[in-house]
Amino acid sequence: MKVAVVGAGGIGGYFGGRLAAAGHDVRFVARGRHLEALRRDGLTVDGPAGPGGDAPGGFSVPASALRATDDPAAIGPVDFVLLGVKTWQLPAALPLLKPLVEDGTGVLTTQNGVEAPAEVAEAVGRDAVLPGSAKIITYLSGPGRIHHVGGLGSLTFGEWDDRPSARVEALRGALDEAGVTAVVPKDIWAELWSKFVFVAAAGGLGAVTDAPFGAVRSRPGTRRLLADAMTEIQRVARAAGTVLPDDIVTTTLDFVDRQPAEGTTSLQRDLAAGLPSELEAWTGAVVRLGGSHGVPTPVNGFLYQVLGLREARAAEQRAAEQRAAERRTEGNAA
Ligand SMILES: NC(=O)C1=CN([C@@H]2O[C@H](COP(=O)(O)OP(=O)(O)OC[C@H]3O[C@@H](n4cnc5c(N)ncnc54)[C@H](OP(=O)(O)O)[C@@H]3O)[C@@H](O)[C@H]2O)C=CC1
Ligand SMILES: CC(C)(CO)C(=O)C(=O)O
Repeated sequence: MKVAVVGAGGIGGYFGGRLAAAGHDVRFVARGRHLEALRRDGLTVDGPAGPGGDAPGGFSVPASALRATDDPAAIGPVDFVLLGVKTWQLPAALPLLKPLVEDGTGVLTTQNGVEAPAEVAEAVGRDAVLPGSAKIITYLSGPGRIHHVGGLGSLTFGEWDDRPSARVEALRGALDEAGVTAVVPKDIWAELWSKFVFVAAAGGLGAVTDAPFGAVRSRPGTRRLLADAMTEIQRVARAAGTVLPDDIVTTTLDFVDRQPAEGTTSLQRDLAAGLPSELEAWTGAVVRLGGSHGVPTPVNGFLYQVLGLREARAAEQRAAEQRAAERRTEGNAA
């Protein structure tokens, strides 16, 4: 099985690394210092990442066995692409897929939210896309290094229309052998929306309050807002054609209750750090899709406006810092 990982960060690096460590032909498309480190030192994953899921330890792929490049044309067509870039990085990354995709290639999306599969389908055609969802917590801890915080380490995916297929079974088998729990559900869209109920609601509330799961869930007022934000997403899902279980809000709140008290989402962490975030694909998508289907989303609408302002100000700040750095460079050169 030949696999290309486009976006070898927390998700792409972890799951691609698992497949590579299991002996599959995995090519990593990366850039900058991360690419240099992958070529020089290989990939190191630390954390509770043993094949048993929660066993202490990690794994590594030595440089001699790791094939990394910034040029997908040098890789050519593959059986699967594991697409691990952030949602806001998709437009720039999609052209990289062209040389990797031929008839039969499966492009597995892992992005949070419900819109990435359609965005990818615009570039490679719907037949190529395997909508997917990752259940794990990982992040890049440095060039060539990934930290696995915890979580099952599972990938859920399927064909766009949920039909059984040989390629889905082949990928499931390869992931299982590599120590990754691979789940092929009856309804992949219900899976994507179910996770969205959790991440978008908890991400938006956590980011706006700057509080971890434990604080948000235990204060009656914010717990109610969390439930209301989830209910709005359930209604948007129904209007968009995906009927989630009636008790989805209760089961998702139970799930929030089982998360570590200090846990946060990547949306919250990125916004707090003044970095580009997936706000548009999370809370923004709830509001946008709600608007197009006539479903009111007042809680998510409030979160989106407040967080949108914060993100816009952070972008201005980054641009000002960039201009200042360029002026310094010009000054030094003169
Ligand atoms: N991490 C997690 O625990 C989970 C993440 N997800 C979802 O998975 C997706 C990926 O998240 P995550 O892995 O955390 O993100 P990361 O930022 O860790 O990884 C993205 C990687 O893609 C690289 N990249 C982006 N554009 C390009 C490009 N044009 N060429 C080459 N490399 C590129 C980035 O490089 P650079 O740094 O240079 O930009 C980075 O290494 C998100 O949508 C997220 O919501 C879902 C579940 C859990
Ligand atoms: C909350 C978490 C880790 C769940 O997998 C997530 O998807 C994110 O923070 O982006």
